[in-house]
Amino acid sequence: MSVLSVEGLGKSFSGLHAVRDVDLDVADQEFLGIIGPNGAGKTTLFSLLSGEQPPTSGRVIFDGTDITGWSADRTARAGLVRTFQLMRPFESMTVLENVTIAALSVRKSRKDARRHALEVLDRVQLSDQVGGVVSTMSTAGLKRLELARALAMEPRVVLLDEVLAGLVPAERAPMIDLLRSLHTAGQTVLFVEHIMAAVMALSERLVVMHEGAVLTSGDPRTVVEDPRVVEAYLGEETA
Ligand SMILES: Nc1ncnc2c1ncn2[C@@H]1O[C@H](COP(=O)(O)OP(=O)(O)OP(=O)(O)O)[C@@H](O)[C@H]1O
Repeated sequence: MSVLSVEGLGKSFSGLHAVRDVDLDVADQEFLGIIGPNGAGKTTLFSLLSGEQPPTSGRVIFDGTDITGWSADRTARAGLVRTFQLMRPFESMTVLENVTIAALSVRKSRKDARRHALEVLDRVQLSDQVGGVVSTMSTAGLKRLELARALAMEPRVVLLDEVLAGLVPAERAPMIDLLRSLHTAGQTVLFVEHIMAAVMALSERLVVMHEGAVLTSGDPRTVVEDPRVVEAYLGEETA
């Protein structure tokens, strides 16, 4: 059964069709990769799903409810939560405070939220940095923190926007392992990623976007060999 359905979703910016007529069904516990060349509309699609931006056309059905036009806060509280490519932690706060604030959306007391935040930080292997101030963290630490803040909200579906970007190759394998553990735990995930090793290691199904539209989707190995996909990427550097 679909936990998330997108019907005819579109977004125009003064005539530019950043996202056009996208249909998508995401199954419960699916790990779905979204790829496409620069400017294909991937981040805009996430913004439409998460309520950061209203669509120009189409509908988003989440867990049986039409959430089209809901604010980002309301969407996140309903269980559809995203991370950002350009991360947005509270710089002057500690790692634990950042995750506790996110956890407060699903826990009534500060004490419960703090306990839940500590559990999530353990899951993302940041337990040794709970008291650290965010402004001094490495990119790899910040990526885990961004993930922790999303997971602390106990999302039914999490949208991960380039969680491997900026990591050096040695840091990628542990992050891929961490994402795989989310999958094993039954978390439904949509992720946008340019690093193809991660895309191929993690995706159960792959959606390719090009010029705002879905070019094709299906089994990852079949999809990446599709001549239309190869052509869409011509002239792009792939990681
Ligand atoms: N707020 C905006 N105003 C005008 N144009 C926008 C806006 N946001 C995105 N666009 C345009 O929409 C198109 C899709 O952009 P988007 O960032 O969604 O692509 P993307 O696939 O995420 O790209 P990348 O892989 O480089 O992050 C691009 O042409 C972009 O310039």
